[in-house]
Amino acid sequence: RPKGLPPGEWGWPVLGALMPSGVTIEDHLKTLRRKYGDIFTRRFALRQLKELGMGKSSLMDAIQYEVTCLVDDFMKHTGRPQPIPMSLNVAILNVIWKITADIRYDVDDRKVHEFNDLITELFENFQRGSVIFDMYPWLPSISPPFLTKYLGVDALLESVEKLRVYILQVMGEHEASLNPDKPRDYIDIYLIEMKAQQGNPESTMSKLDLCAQVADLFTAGSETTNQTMRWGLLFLAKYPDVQARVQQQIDDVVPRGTLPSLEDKPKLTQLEAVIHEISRLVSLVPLGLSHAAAADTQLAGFTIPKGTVIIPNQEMCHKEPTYWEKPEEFYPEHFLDSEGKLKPRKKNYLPFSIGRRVCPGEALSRMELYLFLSALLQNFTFSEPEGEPLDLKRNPNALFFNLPKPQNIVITKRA
Ligand code: HEM
Repeated sequence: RPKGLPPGEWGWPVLGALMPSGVTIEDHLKTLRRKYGDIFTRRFALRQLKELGMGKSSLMDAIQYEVTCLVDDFMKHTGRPQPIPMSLNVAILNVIWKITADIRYDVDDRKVHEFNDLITELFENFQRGSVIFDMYPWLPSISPPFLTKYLGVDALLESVEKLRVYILQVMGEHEASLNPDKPRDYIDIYLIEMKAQQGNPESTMSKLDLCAQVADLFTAGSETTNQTMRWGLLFLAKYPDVQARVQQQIDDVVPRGTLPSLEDKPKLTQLEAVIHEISRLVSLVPLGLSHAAAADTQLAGFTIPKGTVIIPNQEMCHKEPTYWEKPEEFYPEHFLDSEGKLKPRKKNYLPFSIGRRVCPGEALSRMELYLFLSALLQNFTFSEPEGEPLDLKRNPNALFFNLPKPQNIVITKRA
């Protein structure tokens, strides 16, 4: 928090970097469009994704199917220290495949493992340092080649290209089997609308844009949810008392043999508080995406000139002692009142950011975190391997995201 700014109540400390004179945000966006295709056409996408059930109960059946497969796979991994199974990645990818392309892969399908490797590689290359160029858009023009290489820019562009080829192929298959009266998924809906918009000079719809949107959903929506789940399992293993409280409530509310559903969610306050507290404490996306001031702006007595890059510091809002009783500790009570009911969320709790560009996947991600974690905790107990204490410090090799260190955990089937 720069000196003189009020605490995280309004939540947007500025780490701004001015564009060098002569380079406008419009120029920068044009360069990005030339490189990556059009930017996310957010309003159309949000409306259609909602129709397809993103974050709504109509998607629950598909997610519940993934939950069942996940529980079955975790059964095969019980009783010995080992990394959190890869089936978790597959389940989360399958949810996005369902929405975008009505595809589902089995956990042992080689194709989904290759795709998972591609997404992890892309995420890794992005967060290794390329993101710095997003924060300081003028940096590439003065960056020596060794720095660009070190920050993984070439590797990132290579991964983006591989993802683009993959998605274009799926889009091609969709086009060949498209029935305009029966759209199956987001790709179909977009292709139908794109055709309807043909000849409209205002339209920004194109195959390249669709490809970029689908890629955005995978890159923004899979590793984020996956890594939050991983943090969750590690924290619950490290804090067995908290885990036991969550399990007790699940057992009180949901009959054994029945998976927890969205209807049970309001009663499972212990789990909800744990999910909130994990996203607060780990602040997976500590600094949000880069934005820019569209006009000269006054904020808390500071002048922010048009064109300043603005980077919200969500983690600082999550660790602000004025707002959190135990800012550095795992304390689900931050979100619970004395009767165990959920407290209203504080305004500086911002894991998905805030405002017009708030994460569009928040509802979906919260639904997945709840459905996956509740079913896993109903069926298993997670614990620290003997002699191998869990290390809950962030992985120092991850520069941009707060990711857990890879480590073993013990999964035990509940009686
Ligand atoms: C725990 C999981 C997740 C976290 C912590 C998270 C967090 C965030 C944050 C902080 C932003 C930046 C918002 C801003 O620019 O101010 C963002 C943007 C975005 N997220 Fe998420 N996200 C998660 C899951 C998802 C999911 C499941 C999807 C979709 C399937 C998704 C899609 C996106 C997209 C497309 C953007 C860019 C939006 C835009 O620029 O208008 N995210 N997310």
